[in-house]
Amino acid sequence: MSKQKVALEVLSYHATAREEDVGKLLSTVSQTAQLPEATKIGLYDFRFNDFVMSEDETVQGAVRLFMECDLVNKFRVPYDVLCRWVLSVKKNYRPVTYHNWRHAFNVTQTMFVILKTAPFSSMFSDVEIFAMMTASLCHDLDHRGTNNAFQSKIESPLARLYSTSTMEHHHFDHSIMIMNSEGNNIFQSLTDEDYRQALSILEDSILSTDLALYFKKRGSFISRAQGGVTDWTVEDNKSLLRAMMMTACDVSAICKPWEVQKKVAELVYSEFFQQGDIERTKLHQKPIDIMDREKKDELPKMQVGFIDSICMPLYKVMAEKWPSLHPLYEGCRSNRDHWQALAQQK
Ligand SMILES: CCCOc1ccc(S(=O)(=O)N2CCN(C)CC2)cc1-c1nc(CC)cc(=O)[nH]1
Ligand SMILES: [Zn+2]
Repeated sequence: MSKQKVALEVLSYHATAREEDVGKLLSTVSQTAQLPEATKIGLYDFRFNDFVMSEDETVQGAVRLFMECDLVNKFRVPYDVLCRWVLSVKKNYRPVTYHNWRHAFNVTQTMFVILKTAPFSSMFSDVEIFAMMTASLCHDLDHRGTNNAFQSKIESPLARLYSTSTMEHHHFDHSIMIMNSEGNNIFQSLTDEDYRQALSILEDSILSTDLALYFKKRGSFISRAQGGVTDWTVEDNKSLLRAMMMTACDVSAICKPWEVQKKVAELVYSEFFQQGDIERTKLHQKPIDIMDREKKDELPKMQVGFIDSICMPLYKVMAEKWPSLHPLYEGCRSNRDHWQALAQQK
């Protein structure tokens, strides 16, 4: 077998939901409003906190998000297919410390609030909304808790298959494999044209969560947004906006109430430190600072750096352009104050 074939064999292992779990979910939450009321569990709120939810409740919440977008009716998605697909997606997130199912669920919930907020609700077609919600839930599928640099360091089959945006190409691949599995194709009823467009947006959106691509694109987004571009429905502008929205959702834990942000940051640095430990003990390499548990004291300063270099520039421009996104900017600014205070304490 060719190298590629072997790599694909190795990588194509994925598990889909067990039918008894699908049956349980279907019976717990039939298609009526028995699903947790979206507003009750705060699905319409940028301050949403999943820590208070059980695993089952996060699954019901994810199904609820897709129901609230009326995608089941608009795209004739059989309800059991939606439930099976959500369970299969959850099953294909590994139990790593941060890049796990709950991170994917949180990113999708933030995408949901943005898409439900004016003027976004009228800027995107139903197919785009369907594809962006799907991309959000799938964007980190089968993450191993290690970054792209680590994949190439260990010359993993993934790095041999995809030399750039290694993990992001795998996340997209994995989402297609799940969708092509029996009873898991939520796009099954789309017209050929809609299906082609949905897959193209799914791929671009998942790939755009590679921060390396975000840095490349952010410049033109900011200059267009500040340069007075008004027509964001032009395809070139819209695909740029979709990419920026994916990053805004991917890092949106930085905007959450301080108690939530603090807990998420602990998950982030524990996962980073686990990679650093492997690099030190197995690869005999010194990890970069953010993955070096011996540099734990510098974390608040690093978070301020993360906020200033990655988060604030994006939320600032988006909130200036679309004031309804101001809660994201405000949440991020407030957390910067908390991290700055901790950084000065040392
Ligand atoms: C909380 C532990 C410290 O966390 C960080 C430290 C430094 C930086 S960084 O901006 O300097 N930078 C990012 C790009 N990397 C390639 C190099 C390092 C980011 C984070 C961080 N990342 C995420 C997203 C996973 C979430 C989060 O809360 N914090
Ligand atoms: Zn992510």
